[in-house]
Amino acid sequence: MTAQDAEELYVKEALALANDRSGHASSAPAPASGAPHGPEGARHAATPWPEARTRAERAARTARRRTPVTVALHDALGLVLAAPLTALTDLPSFDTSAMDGWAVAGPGPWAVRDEGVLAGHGRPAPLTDGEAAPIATGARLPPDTTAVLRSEHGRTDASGRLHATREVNHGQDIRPRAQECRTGDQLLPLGTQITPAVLGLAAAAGYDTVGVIPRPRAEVLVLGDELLTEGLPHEGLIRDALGPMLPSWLEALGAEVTAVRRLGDDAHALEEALRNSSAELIVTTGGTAAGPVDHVHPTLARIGAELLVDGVKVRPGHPMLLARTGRNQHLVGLPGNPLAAVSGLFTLAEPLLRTLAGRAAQEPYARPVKEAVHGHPCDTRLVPVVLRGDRAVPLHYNGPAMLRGIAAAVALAVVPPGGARPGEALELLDLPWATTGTQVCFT
Ligand SMILES: Nc1nc2c(c(=O)[nH]1)N[C@H]1C(S)=C(S)[C@@H](COP(=O)(O)OP(=O)(O)OC[C@H]3O[C@@H](n4cnc5c(N)ncnc54)[C@H](O)[C@@H]3O)O[C@H]1N2
Ligand code: MOO
Repeated sequence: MTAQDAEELYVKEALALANDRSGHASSAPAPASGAPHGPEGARHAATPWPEARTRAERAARTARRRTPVTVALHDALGLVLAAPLTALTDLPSFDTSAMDGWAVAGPGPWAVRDEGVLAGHGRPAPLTDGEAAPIATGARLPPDTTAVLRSEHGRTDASGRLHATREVNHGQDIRPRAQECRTGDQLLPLGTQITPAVLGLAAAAGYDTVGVIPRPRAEVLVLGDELLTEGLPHEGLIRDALGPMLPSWLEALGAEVTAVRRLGDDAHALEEALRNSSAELIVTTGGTAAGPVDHVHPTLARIGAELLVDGVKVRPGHPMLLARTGRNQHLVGLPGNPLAAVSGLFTLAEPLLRTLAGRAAQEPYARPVKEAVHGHPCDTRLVPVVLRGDRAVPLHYNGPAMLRGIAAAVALAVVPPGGARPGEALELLDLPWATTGTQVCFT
């Protein structure tokens, strides 16, 4: 069979499937894991929006156990601790001065030692009663220090003796050893996401590396013959808006994006890419509907993938799908319309990646909406919003093919079927921005 013959066969199969689907529309509901269906044919099987998210989360739980790895601290940002962070040292690990001034022993006035104590320098000699030593913040206290006198609270007289200008309390401005933790104390539980502050704490507590849950590997397959990667749209060709957008969003959601591949509308290339991918999550864009070159459903059927979600009762993005391949990989099929793809990303890819990456779900929160929001009669709507004070303001340009609204948004408002009245509280899904570390060279 020539490549052209094969292509024609695929197109015929796709059309036959599309016709099949319109036949199915009037028949009894089919399970989501049945034969692949297109968007309209699958309306009866479309999954309610909250259930679709639950299924994506559950699918990740049933995936193969992901083995923790050890990474250097500077590679750990955004990952999740695979074991509790326990202190490898007391913090502070020695008695230290909290202020610049003098370490003093007993009540004043004090005879001031010539030699001061600096942070990071050797062990100072003990103080005797009535003696003081100049000291810097963070320096080791000389043994037998009873308090630290701040530089602004002491004066020396003509004979060089140090006097306090206000009362000195025993132990003041001393950070005693183990004030924050003792060796072996649990500082953070397993499952904590590593923020910049966690990196700082881990370093302070003696860590060079940490055990983490690795990022799930994701591959993006961009489908569509009409897509340009540069220049102005012309002659029916348009710019690919998803290739530039999805990798950073997937990384912000916890993935490591291993490749972005543009496959055109080539069913063979798609099938090969699916069969050869070693990613844990494959994200396709476009080709989810029932057109003659919408190859996602027929290709999934061809490779024997199981459809876990086939269409979701959400606007935009209702043709989105979630499948599992025979090799226990997951595939999220995002619709080609760009805002519909974002809807699919936050409906299916977010719960799946979050669970694979071991991250906790965002604590649900709601805000009153500033004005009425039009709803779909039966489906959930996801609408880009900004926050003004405690109100969510819906943005215009929120059609399925538009990115102008979402580009200005901070969250997606979850609008229930039927819409929302002004002042009604709507759940918000925050839009995360990339959290991967930038490569900084320290000397
Ligand atoms: N008969 C039906 N047709 C369609 C239905 C339906 O239910 N029955 N659903 C519509 C809806 S809703 C959507 S959304 C789209 C989803 O279509 P596909 O996932 O098959 O996507 P394509 O047809 O490939 O593309 C749709 C649209 O998006 C543009 N596109 C695709 N990829 C990109 C990209 N990377 N960057 C920018 N724009 C992209 C593409 O040119 C099309 O204009 O199906 C409807 N049809
Ligand atoms: O997925 Mo579509 O966006 O509802 O036009």
